Amino acid sequence: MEPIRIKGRGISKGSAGGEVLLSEDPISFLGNVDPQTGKIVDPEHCLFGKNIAGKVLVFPHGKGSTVGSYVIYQLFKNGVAPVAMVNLECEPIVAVGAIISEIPLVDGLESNPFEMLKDGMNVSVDGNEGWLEIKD
Ligand SMILES: C/C(=C\C(=O)O)CCOP(=O)(O)O
Repeated sequence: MEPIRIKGRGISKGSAGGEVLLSEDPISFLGNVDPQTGKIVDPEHCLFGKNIAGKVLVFPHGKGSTVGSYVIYQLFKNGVAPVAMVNLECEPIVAVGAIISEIPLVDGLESNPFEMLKDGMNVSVDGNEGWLEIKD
């Protein structure tokens, strides 16, 4: 299959590829995620028990404490950060976390990623030019 490229807005530079993990729920990195392991630890969250480490994490937007930026950085320092992130609409807490952790992040894709993507799909994210590419 030819890769399908969807344009968006680059928020955090860099490029990376990997398996999609979709979260219909917003993410509060402080409280929802264990910074030591990358596991979602909030039983109320739709990804409870799953691990965001090494995934292309797709979620609507961040929420909660400004400390969330530093939790993203902790994830990065601990080697358990997502390889890339995609938001419907990014907000400053996740943007800062992604930028200081050098995690590529795009938002505002021309097609709704929740309609196009499924868990486990292989995609690439480019935060320099602002796009997501579906490989299969
Ligand atoms: C910097 C803060 C707490 C700390 O040092 O642990 C305050 C964070 O305030 P939020 O209203 O949660 O953003």
